[in-house]
Amino acid sequence: MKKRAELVFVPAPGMGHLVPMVEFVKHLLDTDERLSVTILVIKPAFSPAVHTYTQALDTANTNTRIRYIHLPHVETPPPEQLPKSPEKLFSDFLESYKFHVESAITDHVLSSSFVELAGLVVDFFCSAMIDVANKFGVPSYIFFPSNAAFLGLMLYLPDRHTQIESEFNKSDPDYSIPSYANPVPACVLPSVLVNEHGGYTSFLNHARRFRESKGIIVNTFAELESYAMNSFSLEALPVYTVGPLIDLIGQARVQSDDRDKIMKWLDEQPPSSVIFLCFGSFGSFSPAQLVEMASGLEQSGIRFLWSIRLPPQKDILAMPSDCDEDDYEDVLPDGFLKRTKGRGMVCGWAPQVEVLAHKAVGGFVSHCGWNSTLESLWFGVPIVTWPIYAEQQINAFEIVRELGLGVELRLDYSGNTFGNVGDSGDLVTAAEIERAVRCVMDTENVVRERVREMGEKSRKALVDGGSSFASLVCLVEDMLGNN
Ligand SMILES: O=c1ccn([C@@H]2O[C@H](COP(=O)(O)OP(=O)(O)O[C@H]3O[C@H](CO)[C@@H](O)[C@H](O)[C@H]3O)[C@@H](O)[C@H]2O)c(=O)[nH]1
Repeated sequence: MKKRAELVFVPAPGMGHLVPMVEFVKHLLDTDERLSVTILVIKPAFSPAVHTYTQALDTANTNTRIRYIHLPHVETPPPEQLPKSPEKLFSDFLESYKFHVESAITDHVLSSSFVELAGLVVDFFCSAMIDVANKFGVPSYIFFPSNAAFLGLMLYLPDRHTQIESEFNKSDPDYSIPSYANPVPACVLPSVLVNEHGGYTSFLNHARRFRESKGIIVNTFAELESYAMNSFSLEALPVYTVGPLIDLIGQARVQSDDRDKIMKWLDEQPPSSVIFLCFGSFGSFSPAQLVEMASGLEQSGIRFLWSIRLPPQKDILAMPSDCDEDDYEDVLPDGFLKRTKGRGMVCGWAPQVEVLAHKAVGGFVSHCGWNSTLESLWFGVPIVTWPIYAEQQINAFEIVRELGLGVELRLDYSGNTFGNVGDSGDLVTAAEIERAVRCVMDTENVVRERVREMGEKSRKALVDGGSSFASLVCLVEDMLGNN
């Protein structure tokens, strides 16, 4: 019997990384039945939602060609020994799993007489796992869950570093970066590239390692980011566009107590009348900012669904937490919930994909995480940009200035760490929020039509004859050694 080609996936344990990777696995297996996949699950040090998601995936898995292996837990150093940069912390944490990844492959894949190890696919934060692939003499591929333009910035880092051996500077004039059509203001660069607490060097090292891989798999589609994709034309490394990778049903498995209440409330609202506010895995705001948001929403008179999460304590490993009813009363202006009763709803973790799919939702105030961006495009819901952390500022810049697919609230708003927002003193005022919300909900707004058209293109990209479908076929050929 001919052995199956087995790919081992190493995801990063964050919803924004894991969900698109699992979705990619499903597309990959649908493309070629000679493939099978083992996903090595790293228990997150930070995110309970990820833990629930992976447990649920595992129990609900009916595909005999996907197998989940949960790796043993690795202790993180005590808080006082942790690096200051969250990105370096995350990269170091993942690198500490190298030994377990190697053992899992030896014990579960190489020991099988039915499969042959064909390669490793690793999240970009796990670039250190390329060493494991090299040890076994198989190719590695980088999985990049963000966009092609940001990938271009990553690939530009090593080239730039040979000329300017230091991090970027926020007071510099605009930068010319090959994957962006317009000059990029320094204020929208990811803070990891600006503040050297080990984060810049860690990203530089990831980017250097990308070129040791056999190709980069990016969660986008050619029609959306044609400029960025063209900027790779001289790049020796193949870049495969396989998106949008959206989990249209699975995320419902992440139980949210509020889910039924939210969906019932949306069912009662008129079409395209509700603005949805949600800020990803780590997005949270200071009490002062929440007051401005509440006032802006109240003054706008527009119906709203608002996912609120409280800032974590000053601990780099802490996550923002969901609120209970009393917490909302404590953090929102006096009487706000009473005055907006019926036309507004607040909740904790939201079933975002289901919400964006609902006909009552007409706009989305988002932190511009790339998955949220692709989900909103898919359902034709225009975004108001409120970036907070990671690469979200440069995503907001791309959405508004490069692609014309969003309404600008802020491009350069920034939280200090993951979700520890508000200390910087940068407050978005109620008036700004009211203006942006009214603007995006205006049915005459040209952005709405552009988003709808791009949403249609996103769906076409994935089906037979579409750009991402074709790219995936090329990738599979490469993985099976037919190129
Ligand atoms: O209340 C919530 C909040 C989030 N989500 C889902 O969680 C995912 C969030 O992903 P994303 O929008 O990409 O944000 P992050 O979780 O913050 O993702 C990280 O990873 C992304 C991909 O690399 C980056 O673009 C982000 O900046 C980075 O913070 C999406 O699928 C959402 O639908 C929910 O379902 N409910």
